[in-house]
Amino acid sequence: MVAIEVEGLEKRYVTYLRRGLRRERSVIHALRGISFSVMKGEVFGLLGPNGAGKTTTVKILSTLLLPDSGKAFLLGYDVVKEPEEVRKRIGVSLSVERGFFWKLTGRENLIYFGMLYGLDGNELRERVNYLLKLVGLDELNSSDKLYEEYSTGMKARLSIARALLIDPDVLILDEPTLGLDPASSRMIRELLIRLAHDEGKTVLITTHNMFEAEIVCDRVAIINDGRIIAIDTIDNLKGIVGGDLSIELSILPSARISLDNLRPHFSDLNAELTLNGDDIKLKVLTKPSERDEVTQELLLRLQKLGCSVKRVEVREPNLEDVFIELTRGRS
Ligand SMILES: Nc1ncnc2c1ncn2[C@@H]1O[C@H](COP(=O)(O)OP(=O)(O)OP(=O)(O)O)[C@@H](O)[C@H]1O
Repeated sequence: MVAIEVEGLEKRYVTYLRRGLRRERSVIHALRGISFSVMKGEVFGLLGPNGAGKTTTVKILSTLLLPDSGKAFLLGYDVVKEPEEVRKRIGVSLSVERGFFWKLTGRENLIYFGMLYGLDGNELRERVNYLLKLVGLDELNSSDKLYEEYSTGMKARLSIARALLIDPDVLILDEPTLGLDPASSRMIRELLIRLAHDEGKTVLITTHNMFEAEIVCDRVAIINDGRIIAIDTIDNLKGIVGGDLSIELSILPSARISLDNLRPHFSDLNAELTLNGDDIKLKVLTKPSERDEVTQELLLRLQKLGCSVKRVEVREPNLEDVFIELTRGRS
């Protein structure tokens, strides 16, 4: 079942730039007609560089911003024509700190927002207790600490708890782990996967973080300059860069060895030779089935040339390789 459907969304911002004493009108095309759909129970990532249009997209889906053209539906409800129906079914965290009361505790903040959503009494207390536990803020020194004393990680967890107050079917999170340490990031990533795969919620996140997208997202859309340039599973996207492995060797510097000396000996393997600090880095792309054979061949040739190898690394293509490949020459 489709949970989020986006068809040809366009958004332009009009800004005024100062040119001396004059103000010059400038139009920024934040979205140039993007389309995608997200299935129920899926973790879907919008991935792209700064200014690509990710936040604009999630603001439109959260009914906080109107598109110039195009359509978007959440669980069948039109975000422009039926915003109330959409808001009843979504939990949103766009900026971790936005809207919380600094002089209230984390628990009090959740109770306050719960009351705004129409919850009260036992139902509200139980929901807040459940959510504080879910996001790991249930210890007394977390839940009953003033919000202003919360660390960034605690604020991020509370923000997700607030987004979950009405037990929404769809969660929309802008950069949910931005600025968090590895332990907090991992906790939030595991929570998002659990919410989608165990509870059937649909989770839409934005991120710059390729590593995060690889771990969390079932599928991603890569956005660049207001356009979607690829949508697929991570594995299929990796196929775009050929599915080749990269074998990288660090060669110790020596007076006799230079990039120019080495190049002719590896040109038949399309090797890339670059300086990496003082070391020389030799990189060759190869099919997974030829990995051992090619590694041995490289080591043998380097040994014959009198080179000392410091390190050998074999790396699978990751989303970063895909992103660089797809955006090459586009921006
Ligand atoms: N309120 C605004 N007024 C004018 N321009 C805006 C406004 N909001 C966003 N933009 C511009 O629209 C484009 C898309 O911005 P958006 O915030 O959607 O990108 P993003 O992918 O979320 O970027 P980031 O990763 O930096 O958050 C950018 O060029 C941005 O400068």
